[in-house]
Amino acid sequence: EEQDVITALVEFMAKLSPGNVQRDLNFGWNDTSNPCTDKWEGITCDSSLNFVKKIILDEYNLTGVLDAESLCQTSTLLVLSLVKNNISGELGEEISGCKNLTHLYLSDNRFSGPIPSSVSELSNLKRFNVSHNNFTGELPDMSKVTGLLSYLAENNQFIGGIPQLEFSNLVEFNVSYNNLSGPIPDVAVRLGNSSFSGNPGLCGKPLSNVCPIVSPPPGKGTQSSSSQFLMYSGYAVLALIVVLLVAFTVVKKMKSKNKVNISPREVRRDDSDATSTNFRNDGNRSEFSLTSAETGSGTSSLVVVSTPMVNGMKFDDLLRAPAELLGRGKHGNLYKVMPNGGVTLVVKRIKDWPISKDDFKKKMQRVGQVIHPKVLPIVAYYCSKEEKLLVYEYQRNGSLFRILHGLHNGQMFNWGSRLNMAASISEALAFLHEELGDEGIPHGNLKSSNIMLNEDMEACISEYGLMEVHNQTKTKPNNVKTDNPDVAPAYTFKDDIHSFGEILLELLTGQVAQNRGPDLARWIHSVAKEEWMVQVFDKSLASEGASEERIVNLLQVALKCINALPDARPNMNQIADMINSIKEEEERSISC
Ligand SMILES: Nc1ncnc2c1ncn2[C@@H]1O[C@H](COP(=O)(O)OP(=O)(O)OP(=O)(O)O)[C@@H](O)[C@H]1O
Repeated sequence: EEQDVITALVEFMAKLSPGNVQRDLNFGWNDTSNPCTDKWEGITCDSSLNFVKKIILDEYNLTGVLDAESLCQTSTLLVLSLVKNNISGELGEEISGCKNLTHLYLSDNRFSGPIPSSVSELSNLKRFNVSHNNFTGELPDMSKVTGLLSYLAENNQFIGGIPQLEFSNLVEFNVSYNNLSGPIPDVAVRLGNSSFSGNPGLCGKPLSNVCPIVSPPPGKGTQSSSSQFLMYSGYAVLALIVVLLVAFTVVKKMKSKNKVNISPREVRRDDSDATSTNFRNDGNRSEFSLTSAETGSGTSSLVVVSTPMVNGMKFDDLLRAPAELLGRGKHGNLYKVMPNGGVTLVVKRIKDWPISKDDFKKKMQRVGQVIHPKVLPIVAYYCSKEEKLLVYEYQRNGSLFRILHGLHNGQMFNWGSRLNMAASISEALAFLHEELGDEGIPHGNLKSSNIMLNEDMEACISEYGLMEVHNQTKTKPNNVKTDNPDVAPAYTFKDDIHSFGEILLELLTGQVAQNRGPDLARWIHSVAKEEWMVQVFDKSLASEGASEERIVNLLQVALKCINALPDARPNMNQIADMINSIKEEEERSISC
């Protein structure tokens, strides 16, 4: 079998280099030698010299065609780079046989014809560069290649529209100077003008030519009046349908807006015995009661945990205030509530939490005692049979997710801020895990959208204590299963550490880690193994000249956190220490 691979590789080179151009003796690429042990030119093998990993033949004056069928007999191939040669002809559909390919560089050649759709089967591909060739046809749809980082196809003769891609994950994208047409997808706007220029048919941001508003095709002079009548009545019916649809949507929105206003009536439905509203202030802890205080039966109240923020505010003020839906999260909807003249709040309306009123109250009291500058405190909570509300102060600087992914006024997020952010979160988590002793409960839903930025742009962990946990201790193994099938798996401290590792990766790479944690980690591992580490990191870090050594040190911490074996992950105190020493080194280097 090994000999078959060698024969196929020799065949591949024969087609690339027709006429048997004389190469020097060390060139290899012949039937009588071995690509790994005899070190064929341009070939890199694994460390035990068992199989071929890379073929890099840039600027070798290759003039033939690419025989993908022969090449892909080497199924172990990760990297193919044939940049700056004179290779012509088409890229064969057999390229999909190179299943493990992570890097495909064919730029600066004379390739022609369409790119075969089979390239979309190269599911491990990270970098795809076919720029500066004569490729025609449509751009390949790589939407299923989820780990793709580069998509470079500029200076060809591609036609058609921009394909669907995971634009938020792409580090490089360029399709300029082709014959593309149609609108640029909204998600691609952040990529900038130079990614799209030189395509007269493309329109929409970031280009300056606005997309034309699609209008009905003009009637032809030869059309009979009856067909014109049919056409116009068709438009009229269409317009009527549109009007009806709009009216329907508006009515629906108004209905749901009513729901957004967390109306007192709605809440009181659960409390038929509610007859009065009182505000009792008891030092630090105040209670807003919706119950019949006189009868004292069936208490159900909004408990204000931290008074200064909502001092003097009536529960009714909160309930009647205009509200705006911020998101529909895993635990329920989140509303921004703006009480008249008061501080802006957010209210989380928790759905389907099978917890008794008493247990909820106990839990919130426990969470209310967790006071740390980097943990967003609960301002108040409310609990009735069907309704559980949590109130926080609105954070106008948004979340770490927003700032990392450029949704925060395009503000840049430099290395120093990222390192500080990592240190702050680790410090707060160490407090939650270690300092609270037996009171400590895991967060259970750590992610960048739950890290808020306070007034001073410092990290603040939100939604602590919301996740359901089942009487666990710090030593329990990961994802403890309970005998009760209705009970969700418990979250452990080690799960929090894994999630923190994903946040570190998100800080380092600028890639959305959420929902693709294991994939992202696998990707980092594979690139780290390839010793192409620098390519992993958010390119804005490289451009600001951040220290590669400290970036790599932080990556090492992240990799420890995402270790597949929960017990092998360090604890939060150890992690906070590691990050603090990286931070100290950074500070020392700045002061030197
Ligand atoms: N206190 C706050 N102030 C301002 N924005 C907030 C606050 N809390 C959350 N947000 C933002 O509101 C949006 C919606 O939050 P929500 O909690 O519904 O979504 P989520 O974090 O994706 O879901 P979940 O936490 O339930 O899994 C997110 O962008 C989040 O960052």
